[in-house]
Amino acid sequence: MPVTDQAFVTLCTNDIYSQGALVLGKSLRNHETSRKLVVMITSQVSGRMRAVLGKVFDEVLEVDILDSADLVRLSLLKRPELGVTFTKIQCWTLTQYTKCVYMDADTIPLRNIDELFDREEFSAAPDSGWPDCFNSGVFVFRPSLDTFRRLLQYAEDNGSFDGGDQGLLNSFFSNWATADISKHLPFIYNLSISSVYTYIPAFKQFGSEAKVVHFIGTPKPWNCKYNPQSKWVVEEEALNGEQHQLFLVHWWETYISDILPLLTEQEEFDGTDKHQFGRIELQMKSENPSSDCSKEAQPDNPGHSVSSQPSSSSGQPPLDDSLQGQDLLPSQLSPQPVTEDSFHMAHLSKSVSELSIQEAEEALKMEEERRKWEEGHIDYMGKYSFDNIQKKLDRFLQ
Ligand SMILES: O=c1ccn([C@@H]2O[C@H](COP(=O)(O)OP(=O)(O)O[C@H]3O[C@H](CO)[C@@H](O)[C@H](O)[C@H]3O)[C@@H](O)[C@H]2O)c(=O)[nH]1
Ligand SMILES: [Mn+2]
Repeated sequence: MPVTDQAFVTLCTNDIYSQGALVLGKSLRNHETSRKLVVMITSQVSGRMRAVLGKVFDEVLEVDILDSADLVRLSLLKRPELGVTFTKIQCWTLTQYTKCVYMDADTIPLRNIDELFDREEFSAAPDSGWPDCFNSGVFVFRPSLDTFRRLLQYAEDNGSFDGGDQGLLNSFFSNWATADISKHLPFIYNLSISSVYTYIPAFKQFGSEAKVVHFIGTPKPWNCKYNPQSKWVVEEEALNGEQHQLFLVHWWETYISDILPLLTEQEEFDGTDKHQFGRIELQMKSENPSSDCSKEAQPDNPGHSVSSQPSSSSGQPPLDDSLQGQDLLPSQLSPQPVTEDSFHMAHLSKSVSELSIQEAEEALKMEEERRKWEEGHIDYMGKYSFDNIQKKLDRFLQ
């Protein structure tokens, strides 16, 4: 039975974090939540993205940006961008709901987690960096304008010890660590990806029970490059543990099978760049997987069955023994129609077999421009105006 006065709530202040929110929202739906889904956005989220968010979430609500602007403390975290996470506390204004579960846009549920609504405010899981603090990526709360006002006042008077919402909320709900054990969510409801490395035996023992994975810190899944043929994520930093890979692969597979089609649909509806995402997938399928990245990412434990090879005939992504049988990796690449447009992809100078969201979009923009140029639709008033060409020539001839 749907429960209409309770909701999962997330936040995205730009189109990049929106990709995470979409994967989160769709995953909650895939696991058949009975609760409403709400996403708080700010003014920078584009119209196109708002429309796509509206396909996944019951409510897309614009809120004001609140920024701690505390660069000194945020620099200690090495995350100067996290001041905007103060925006999160506006979730307490959602008084159309009696109880909510807030989840960061960089979390992904692996199964149904509606039982979290049995908990009371303020419930959260320990932070893996300092377990007497909770992590503010997943928490149970009761919307209340009074609490919201008190939080704002607290922020104004005391700031946040880490410059982000987590420091603020930990100081505000300061008895969390000692007062009531029922408000300590088990760690499996907010499994920080970093703990996979810091306590490997515990992960081996309990990891298969994980319910929510949190891609805390950097890089986020959407900043990694994904090779859909080898089903492997290439990371800049050498963080490639096999379990970490499994979760990143799961995020990307959900993105490709459940979110890209929604984005494509929206492009078609807007009448812009038909089939652009479809074309990326086609091209990826016809390319050889990057053997380098598979090699880099070889798991160091031969006892486990994670494969870095191209997917088997069953098309199943690699599964760790301990996670076999869980409803963990359900999605597959959705087949796209072969369109005339797909041939244009061959002209892209950069291989898109390893895909990053930004790169893919940039490559597509260049491709579109080239095509327009070839078709004689040249932007003589803008980019290719005489003035701009003159400036380029001047720079070249300097
Ligand atoms: O530019 C941004 C940055 C963050 N967010 C939202 O805020 C959340 C928190 O930011 P995130 O980058 O996920 O932070 P973490 O790496 O998870 O770092 C920790 O520190 C943050 C600041 O205190 C807390 O918000 C997190 O819950 C905590 O896990 C994101 O998931 C988004 O929902 C945006 O929408 N836009
Ligand atoms: Mn987070």
